[in-house]
Amino acid sequence: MSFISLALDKSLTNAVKALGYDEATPIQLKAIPAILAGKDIMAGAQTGTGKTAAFALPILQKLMVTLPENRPVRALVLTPTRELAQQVYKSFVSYAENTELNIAVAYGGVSINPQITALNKGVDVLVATPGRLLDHIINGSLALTELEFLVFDEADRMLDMGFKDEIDRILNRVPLKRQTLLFSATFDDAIFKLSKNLLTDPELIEVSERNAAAAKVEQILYTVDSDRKRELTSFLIGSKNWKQVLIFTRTKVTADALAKEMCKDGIKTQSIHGDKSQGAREKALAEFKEGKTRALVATDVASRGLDIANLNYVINYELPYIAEDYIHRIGRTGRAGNEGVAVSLMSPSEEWLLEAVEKVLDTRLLQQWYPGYEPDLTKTEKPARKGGQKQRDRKKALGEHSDAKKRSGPKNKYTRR
Ligand SMILES: Nc1ncnc2c1ncn2[C@@H]1O[C@H](COP(=O)(O)OP(=O)(O)OP(=O)(O)O)[C@@H](O)[C@H]1O
Repeated sequence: MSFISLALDKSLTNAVKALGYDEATPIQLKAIPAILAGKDIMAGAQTGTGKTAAFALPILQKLMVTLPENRPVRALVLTPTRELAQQVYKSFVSYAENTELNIAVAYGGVSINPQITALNKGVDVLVATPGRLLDHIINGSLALTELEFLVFDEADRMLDMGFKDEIDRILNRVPLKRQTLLFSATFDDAIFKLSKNLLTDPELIEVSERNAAAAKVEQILYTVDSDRKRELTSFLIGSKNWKQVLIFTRTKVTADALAKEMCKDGIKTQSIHGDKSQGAREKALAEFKEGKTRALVATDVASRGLDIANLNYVINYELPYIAEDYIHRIGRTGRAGNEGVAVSLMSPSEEWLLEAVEKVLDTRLLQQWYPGYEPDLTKTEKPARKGGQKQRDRKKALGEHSDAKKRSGPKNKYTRR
């Protein structure tokens, strides 16, 4: 179905045409009319199916009708990571190319001053991470009193306990009369509960089975002893001549150690996680995108939303503590109709994590052994830490922890509408 049927302004349809979008995706076909009709929505669709344009285009369409003189922020998009904020910002800029609308981005780990300068000039759409957004509110560089649209991208991650304090404080500052949009590829029960307080008479839009993995990603699962995972990772990349591989670990320490070892194996590798400076994070991601590095080892800071063109391979070096993250991690490949391969390396100690992943996916994954890397069944491995990663650690891993202590302000429950 073409974008024409969505009754979008020509300035917007021309912009998406220039980006090579010929047809609207199923989530775009359903979400765009609902948002244009003024509805609050909770929208779920698989990774890589164009959810960003599904909320950006109707918001731009509605905002471009009037341009208030002082240009207050009228649309706010919240994302869980700085890299995703940057990416969503760039998408908005390209979709708004032929309009007069001003778009800005605000995230932590970089100087606040250029962001203040941009905000002072007047901004129609602001994309932000919660921590830096609060800094701007507290500093007085931003008011959200004229807000018309509030979007939670990766809504389940945004509303989880790790971000609860920040979200509570932000909700305290936005008008009750607004349109609220929740988007993600995964929704759990908690988000349905929280959404009740956030959304008014919402429309639930789901274009695939809930929590479905991207259809075009081939999922392969190898059981392998943990002390042989590094060797198998380098062997797979080298022997199969994979050019660009994103590898996920659970911890920052493992990410750094693995990247170092892989470099010794002759595979140019960098790591990205929440303990690196923002400059180092952005450089590592940029060099990976440009093909300057062959492998990028990441914590879940890179599991959500990132759109890396032509990425064909994802390796789960360790299964995630949060089962939903498996869907997001493997969804970095197989995007926009392309095919991808996701290989998970599971040590015998991680079987309980696989069970959780299979429960979320509602499907069993075939356990295989890679020839020459069969696990030593006479060995017993201590189970990977039970009980999951602590909420505090999760936020820390995303790199949103550092400024949090400095902030003050009233706490409240989610504002009821
Ligand atoms: N209608 C379209 N036709 C072709 N490509 C599209 C279309 N809409 C979006 N895309 C492209 O598809 C890719 C994925 O889009 P996007 O990042 O919005 O996916 P997503 O659903 O938000 O994924 P995730 O769940 O991982 O965040 C992007 O490269 C985007 O430019």
